Amino acid sequence: MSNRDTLFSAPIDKLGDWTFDERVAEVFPDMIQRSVPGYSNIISMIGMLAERFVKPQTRVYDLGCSLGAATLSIRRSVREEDCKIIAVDNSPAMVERCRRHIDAFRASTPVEVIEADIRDIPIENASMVVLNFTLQFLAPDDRLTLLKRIWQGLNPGGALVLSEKFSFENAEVGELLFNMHHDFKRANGYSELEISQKRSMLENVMLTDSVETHKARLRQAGFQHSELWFQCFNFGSLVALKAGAV
Ligand SMILES: C[S@@+](CC[C@H](N)C(=O)[O-])C[C@H]1O[C@@H](n2cnc3c(N)ncnc32)[C@H](O)[C@@H]1O
Ligand SMILES: O=C(O)C(=O)C[C@]1(C(=O)O)C=C[C@@H](O)C=C1
Repeated sequence: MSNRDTLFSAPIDKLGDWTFDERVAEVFPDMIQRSVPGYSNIISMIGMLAERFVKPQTRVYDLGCSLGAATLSIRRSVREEDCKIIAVDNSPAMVERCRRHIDAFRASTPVEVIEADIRDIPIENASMVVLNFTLQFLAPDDRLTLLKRIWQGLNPGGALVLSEKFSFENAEVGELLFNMHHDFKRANGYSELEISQKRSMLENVMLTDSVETHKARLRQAGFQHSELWFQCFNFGSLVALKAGAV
């Protein structure tokens, strides 16, 4: 059982910007499960996508891997020979725990956990790349450059899975889904204070895009086809395909 997230239950004097530090890493499984509607479905279905997309002698990248939930789901599903999963995160607290999680189970597909900025690592010979709630934490100006590098590093027929919290172009729909997300958090035991303190901390560091913006950016990066394969309220996941060899 993971520790319960009570980080923001008491009033905090000076709310700084959000970071993925030791305290967040300690409660992260509980936090993300109670904060992101559909999270566990997305994690298990990333495994199903891996079954379809991962090819022998290729690499899979899990960018912004946190504690390695997506990596573990992929590793459970991959049956192909000579594959390698590369899991990357720039939070030392996450990486340290991720390595422990990965090493706790034996499996035939090797995993390399790298502490680095995902903007700096080479991406090559990839059959699948996962950005599971990570792109939203990059400065908006850096997002297209990363997606272009992912497209270049993917083999033809490969896939990018991009999960994000969304904003909406229509204000009324946006407000409804935002409120539904708050209802979800309240139903999961978060108080108004916890919800509002976390929201202020995330305000400057997590800038969300609409599905339309994501699709347009993916097209600009080279992905001819992308589609939402999952959505719950203002959270969801897109799959973007690199056209196969003719
Ligand atoms: C919401 S969490 C991702 C959750 C995780 N993918 C999962 O499926 O459980 C975002 C992660 O991205 C990492 N991150 C944010 N910006 C990054 C960057 N520029 N380079 C590497 N990791 C980054 C954070 O440290 C954090 O662990
Ligand atoms: O928007 C929120 O309230 C969130 O908690 C979202 C979110 C995310 O999407 O990554 C933010 C930080 C934590 O990593 C867990 C969830």
